[in-house]
Amino acid sequence: MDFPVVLTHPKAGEPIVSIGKHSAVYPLGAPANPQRFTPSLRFEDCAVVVEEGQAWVLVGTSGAGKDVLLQSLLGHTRIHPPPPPPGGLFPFLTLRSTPLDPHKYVSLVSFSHRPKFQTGFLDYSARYGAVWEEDKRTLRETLFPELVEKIRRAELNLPESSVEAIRGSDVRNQEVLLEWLIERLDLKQLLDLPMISLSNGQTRKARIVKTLVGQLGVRPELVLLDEGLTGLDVSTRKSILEILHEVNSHRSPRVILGNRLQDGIPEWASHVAFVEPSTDLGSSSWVVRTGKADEMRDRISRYQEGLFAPSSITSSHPPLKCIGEALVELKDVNVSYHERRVLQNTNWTIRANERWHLQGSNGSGKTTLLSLITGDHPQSYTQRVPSSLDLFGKNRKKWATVQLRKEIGIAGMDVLNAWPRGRNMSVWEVIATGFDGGFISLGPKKVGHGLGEEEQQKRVEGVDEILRKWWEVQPRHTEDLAAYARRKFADLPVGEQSLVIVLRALVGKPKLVLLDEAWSGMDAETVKAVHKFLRSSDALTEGQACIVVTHWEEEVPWGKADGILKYVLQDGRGQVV
Ligand SMILES: Nc1ncnc2c1ncn2[C@@H]1O[C@H](COP(=O)(O)OP(=O)(O)OP(=O)(O)O)[C@@H](O)[C@H]1O
Repeated sequence: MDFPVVLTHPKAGEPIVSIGKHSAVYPLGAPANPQRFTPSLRFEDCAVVVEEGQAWVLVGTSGAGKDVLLQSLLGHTRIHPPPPPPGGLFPFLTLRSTPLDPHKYVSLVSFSHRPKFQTGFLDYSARYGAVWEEDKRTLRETLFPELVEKIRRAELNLPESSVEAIRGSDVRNQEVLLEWLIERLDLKQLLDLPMISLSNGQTRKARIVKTLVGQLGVRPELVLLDEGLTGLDVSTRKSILEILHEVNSHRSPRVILGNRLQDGIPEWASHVAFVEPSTDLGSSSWVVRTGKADEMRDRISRYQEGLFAPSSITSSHPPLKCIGEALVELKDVNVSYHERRVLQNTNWTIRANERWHLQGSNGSGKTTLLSLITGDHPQSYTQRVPSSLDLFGKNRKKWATVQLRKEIGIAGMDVLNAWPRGRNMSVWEVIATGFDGGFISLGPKKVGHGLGEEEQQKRVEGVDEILRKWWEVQPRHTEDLAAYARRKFADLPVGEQSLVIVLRALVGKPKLVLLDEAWSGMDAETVKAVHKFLRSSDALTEGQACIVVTHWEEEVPWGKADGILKYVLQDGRGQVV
């Protein structure tokens, strides 16, 4: 389907973004005297001047310099000297005969942030069961609620001419773009599903669509898309990149993409701003270098060299030959929602010591399958002969779900998104909840309640030990371990939070460890260190099994030589390949 060319935004003669050479970025409220304050980011000997027709990609680490740069583009920092007048940061918006407000016409969609002040635990398992009335808002209503509502009202109460007026050209353009995106991203069959029931990847696609289309009557002029490729399967990544290329070329809207180092640079990029750690400003400062994409590719590839080379990681773990008893056995397992069948006659046996890579496109049922194994899915109870689900030697019905949480360590985006950050827990306390798989610190020593003195002591030592062992392989030592353990979890960059959630999954040495997109937001160096850790007997010991879910082959810590096994889901059916 071709891009509807009629949608092109008018061409602006002025630069899209303008930040002067040698500018520096400070947090809002930092003292006005720049000499006395270290900037968070500095534009080395370059400026960022995005011209009409160019395609820019910002490359850098999550939760660090790249975020500062993106925040600067949203006007959330102080740039010194300020972007040159009269156009300021966005000359293409301000130097028009009728200037446009950047707060309204520049939007960000970011997948590298988590809500900081959520106090309660978000029950991610809610989506597996019956959907409550208040959660029934469909994707269609969520994508464009004002439009759906307004047109509905118009159609009910107003004469045809008013309906036409509401469907004025701008709104009509938004509708056309929405239709085009829905078709390109294959979202049609999901439109009337409750938003809550969409898979992670499906939700991400929907959020990207929503940001590109904008609010009723306000088509964004510039969209910043941060880490929009994470959590998406290979073919969706390709489609998203093609779409971004097309919408940017037609200025409908203009797009600046924020990528992690490991995401690479799309071939259509014309320019790159690379955010590197500063060597002279201090550990928390960053330097931006810009250039034509071809020149910058070389510079970035030097950084990437060796970051993802599983074969170069030495393992202290013996090859995984001594496979053991069956931990999980699914026989002809099914999951369906009314007529929608998500898993069909699924068979899978997971044995002690095995390492699995669970694969499948977005929406293929991976999370559903794992939620059966964790006992979170209501249909884990309702499998009837000839279907059966056995967990750790017993039928699932014989397990209390809280007991299962002690047998299975889980890390991934669902846990990360659900975490009650407003509770102000420290890194140490978050890891300690892993023994029982809970989300709040319990007991006098914060390692669980109702435990004897000896068990409490053992758990305290367990948390100290996993932190100490991780500390031996972690790539950056900017503080001592004790200070790190006391840090507030919610204040850490998202990649560090992901890492703490991985340690939480490992601390209790559960029989099964599930790592579902567990590297979300981690920079390449940290991913490499976590791989090394997982391959060592410090992380996983004799008898434990591990399942890794990721859409990126490079993110699997084990290779063929280690005996990695693959389980692939396609159209609700699974097979070992
Ligand atoms: N309550 C529900 N009603 C209808 N469909 C549902 C419900 N819950 C989940 N689904 C559908 O089940 C399918 C499988 O979702 P699941 O989250 O297991 O996919 P996934 O393979 O983990 O995807 P991703 O890679 O995007 O995380 C999706 O198409 C989803 O829309």
